[in-house]
Amino acid sequence: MLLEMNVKLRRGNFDLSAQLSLDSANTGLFGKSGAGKSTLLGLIAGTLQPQSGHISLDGKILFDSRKGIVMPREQRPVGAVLQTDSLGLSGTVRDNLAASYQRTLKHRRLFTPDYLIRLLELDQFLDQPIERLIPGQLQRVTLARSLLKSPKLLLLDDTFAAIGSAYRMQLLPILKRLQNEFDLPVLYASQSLSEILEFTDQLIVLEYGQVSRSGSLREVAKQQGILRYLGIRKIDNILPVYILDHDYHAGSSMADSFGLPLALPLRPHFAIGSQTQVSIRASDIALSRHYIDGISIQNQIKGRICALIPSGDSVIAQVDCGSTLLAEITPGACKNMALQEGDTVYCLIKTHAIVYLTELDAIPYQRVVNHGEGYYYLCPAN
Ligand SMILES: Nc1ncnc2c1ncn2[C@@H]1O[C@H](COP(=O)(O)OP(=O)(O)OP(=O)(O)O)[C@@H](O)[C@H]1O
Repeated sequence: MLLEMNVKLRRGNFDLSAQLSLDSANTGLFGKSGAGKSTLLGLIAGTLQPQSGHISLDGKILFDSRKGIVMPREQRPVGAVLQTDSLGLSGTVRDNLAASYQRTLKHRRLFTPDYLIRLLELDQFLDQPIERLIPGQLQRVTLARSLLKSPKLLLLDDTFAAIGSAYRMQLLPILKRLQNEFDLPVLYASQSLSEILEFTDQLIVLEYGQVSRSGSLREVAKQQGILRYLGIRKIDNILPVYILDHDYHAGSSMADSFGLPLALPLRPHFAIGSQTQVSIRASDIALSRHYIDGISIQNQIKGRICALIPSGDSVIAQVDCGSTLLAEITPGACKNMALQEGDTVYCLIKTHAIVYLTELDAIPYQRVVNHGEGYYYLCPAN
């Protein structure tokens, strides 16, 4: 393991009690605001000291309360771009970069100052005193200094948010390359799963100062109750559809999915005959025993109930309509309608409850992820 830590720290009313191991893969540290992400990174970087426990990195002890070892921050083989970091630096940006470069052993140097100056566009303020930089500039300089140190682990605390989205596109590819080409993994703390998933699907989930789960997104997502915390919603029905027509007066595009006729939101840019995919949440499908006249719902799809599956405080009705649709209803509705397996029902779906997957993908922070066992999407608020 690259990093092993098991520490306790009380900060005001907040208790952090974290045990975790990191191998040399890029990892996302996910948690809601106040979960303790910055605190945890500060403990690894050495800006904070635990009350008890131990931290070791690449076989070196950074902290051990029993042995009385506290490695000073400057000596830790850690690069860190933290949110609240009064670096206490003086001199110009240029001086600071040069000093970081000089301090790194020649054979360990991964980057040159010139390369990072170009990459992070530091040339505009190279000769400015560091204390006059605005926060976004300071973060870029801190990142450059951290990389010049050629650390064993790079800690980033919500750096995309702090550094500004303009640098996101430059930074993402380099963050991805650090691990593969330079053997330098990144531990990236964020409240945004979308941001983390931009460059890794390995997660450590922090809740109330404790590591609640860790592993790949796929492993983590299997655990009860975690999807909501992560801001992921399951997309219950994914259907391939063929576009048949665009009805401008009705405001819908007509489509076919395995023989099911569907009215979708109007999207004339899809060519007639083209194929795309739509998603329908199971909770957006209502069931009726009869075809209903005089209702605004445009999709009434006839089918047969193949299974009624109790699921928490819901019942999932699996309806065979040619293809299978999953509808989520309450146990009360199921009882009132006296639904039985084998019954004929109509699945009622509003046109605007049908979402084109291509559009989910196109909206930033609202992406579809496929775990192999189903499709999920990241909630926009995430
Ligand atoms: N300087 C401090 N003094 C006392 N308590 C603090 C201090 N900084 C943070 N805390 C406490 O530690 C808790 C965790 O804070 P921390 O900044 O580590 O959370 P976070 O997950 O990084 O949140 P965010 O995503 O909002 O940055 C906070 O809720 C707060 O109660």
